[in-house]
Amino acid sequence: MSRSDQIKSVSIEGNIAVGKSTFARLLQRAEQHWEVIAEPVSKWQNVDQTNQTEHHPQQSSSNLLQMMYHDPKRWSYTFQTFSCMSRMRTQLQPLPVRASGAVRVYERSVYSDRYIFALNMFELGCMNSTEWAVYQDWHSFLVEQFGRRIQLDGIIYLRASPQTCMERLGRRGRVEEQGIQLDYLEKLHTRHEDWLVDRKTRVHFEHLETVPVLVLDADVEFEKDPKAQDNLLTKVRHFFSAL
Ligand SMILES: Nc1ncnc2c1ncn2[C@@H]1O[C@H](COP(=O)(O)OP(=O)(O)OP(=O)(O)O)[C@@H](O)[C@H]1O
Ligand SMILES: Nc1nc(=O)c2ncn([C@H]3C[C@H](O)[C@@H](CO)O3)c2[nH]1
Repeated sequence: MSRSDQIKSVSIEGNIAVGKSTFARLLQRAEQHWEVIAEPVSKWQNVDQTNQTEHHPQQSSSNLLQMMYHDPKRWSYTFQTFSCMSRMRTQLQPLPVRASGAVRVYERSVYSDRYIFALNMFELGCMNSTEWAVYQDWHSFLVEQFGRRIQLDGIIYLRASPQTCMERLGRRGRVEEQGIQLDYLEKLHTRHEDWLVDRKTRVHFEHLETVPVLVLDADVEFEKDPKAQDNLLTKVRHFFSAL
């Protein structure tokens, strides 16, 4: 298969509640050959636990997202291990045979796991330097092992002010996120800007240094505005056709 026939992999990146899922739904409706893959949040909210004792197998689940927000020092490393592993699974899922021009669009990626969230948790002191070193070591090892299968051909960055995200987060009302302060969203915003706009975050994978990034203004209220939606879709089509 020539490179131009290959299915392209693109991730949608952006701050919490900026509108990634909403935008992903728009893409899914727009073209049949764009396959959108949601962030596996429900897996983080329901971590299966089967405690297999000899005579009494017990089934229960825990909400790791809640635990991480409630006690980030205790749970950040565990959370990043689990979130990254679930993203790897998602990015490695076998592909159905598709027409040429097909694009797989992931909500976030193993790269934002590391260069946005895990790095931020380390800088906030919620992961210590040993946990951060261990995370980075297995992250690099696995990403290198999977090679082309886990690489991205492009990134769409939904960019909005932290104030807009705070307002949308409040409106959405996800229970686990009730304690999130503007300050946290500002830090995550800076991480996105460093990585995807100023390109000053040090990345450890060659393809990521030059991966094309489409920056879209996500302050725009496009949800109920067909003209704004068309405008965004035109930019996306252009971007995909050049990958
Ligand atoms: N462009 C927009 N204009 C106005 N409201 C929006 C827009 N995009 C999303 N919203 C609203 O903001 C809230 C958060 O959107 P959404 O769940 O899509 O965010 P997200 O980026 O996927 O969140 P997360 O980071 O948690 O995965 C929802 O209530 C949604 O209806
Ligand atoms: N700590 C941390 N690390 C991650 O890799 C990560 N990815 C997403 N999230 C949080 C943001 C939303 O609340 C919610 C859904 O996106 O989960 C994360 N939190």
